Amino acid sequence: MLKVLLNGCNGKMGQVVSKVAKTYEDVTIVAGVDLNTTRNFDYPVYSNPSQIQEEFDVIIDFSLPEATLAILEFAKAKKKPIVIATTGFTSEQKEKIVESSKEIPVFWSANMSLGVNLVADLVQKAYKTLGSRFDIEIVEKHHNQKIDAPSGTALMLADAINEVANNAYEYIYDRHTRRKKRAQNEIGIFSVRGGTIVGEHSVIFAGPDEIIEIKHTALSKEVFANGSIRAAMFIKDKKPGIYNMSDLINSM
Ligand SMILES: NC(=O)C1=CN([C@@H]2O[C@H](COP(=O)(O)OP(=O)(O)OC[C@H]3O[C@@H](n4cnc5c(N)ncnc54)[C@H](OP(=O)(O)O)[C@@H]3O)[C@@H](O)[C@H]2O)C=CC1
Ligand SMILES: O=C(O)C1=N[C@H](C(=O)O)C[C@H](O)C1
Repeated sequence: MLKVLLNGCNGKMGQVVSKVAKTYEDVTIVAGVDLNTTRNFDYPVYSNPSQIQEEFDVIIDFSLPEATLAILEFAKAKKKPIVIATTGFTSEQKEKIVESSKEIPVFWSANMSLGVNLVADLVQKAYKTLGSRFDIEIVEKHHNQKIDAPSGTALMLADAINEVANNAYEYIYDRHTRRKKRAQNEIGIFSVRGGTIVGEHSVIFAGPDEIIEIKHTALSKEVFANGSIRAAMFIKDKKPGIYNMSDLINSM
């Protein structure tokens, strides 16, 4: 039985992970951490990791950057693996996560769906084929409760392109403050927020007289919850290091 500690258990994703975990015979959530501990949970919930008494194998984190950093310290102290799904980190926070992976296994992905990982491969292939003759723009759409912008996935896809482009691209967020033509070395990134949109990402390659659009649409939060549970199973017995969806998919 895989024993999970769920950080951010009262959030939108935390609640979906709690529900989805029940469909796995060999997974159980033994405790949660969140600011609000008053709701009725199937497991004990604490406002501070230091209060946790339960034994656990792995942490799943869908919270806020500051809360992730706090649970990361706890994970290191307990020498336990962690699955980080939270987005919106600063560069300094990202460095701390990378540094922590020298001590514990860290599964880190801004998007826990299998499909977005394929999109990352496809945009790299598109860049290699189309090269710099096509302008690249990314549009992401999410629900009206999302705090961070752009989405972690939009940045992940831009980074995937930059990885095969020798970091040639600069990211431009919205264009309303710029009254000039776009430069060739830009990736424009745009965020739409509204209603209950679960998550859409379009990478547009616009060239002379033709456009290629590579798009992923998440239809439910369950897709992310299932991915995070699979990630927890995958990382349980791994050595310290950084792991992502590619590692998980390659192991399947
Ligand atoms: N990688 C992926 O596939 C996905 C990633 N995400 C990311 O996951 C994160 C959470 O998303 P979502 O569930 O929609 O957001 P929510 O705001 O609904 O959930 C975050 C939860 O964390 C709680 N929280 C705040 N501070 C702490 C703390 N110190 N310790 C523990 N919990 C705390 C919040 O409490 P309170 O509301 O009281 O502040 C809230 O209950 C976001 O960064 C989002 O982008 C989301 C979906 C998929
Ligand atoms: O906040 C969300 O909901 C989501 N966040 C992730 C992100 O920022 O990329 C992943 C997914 O798109 C849903």
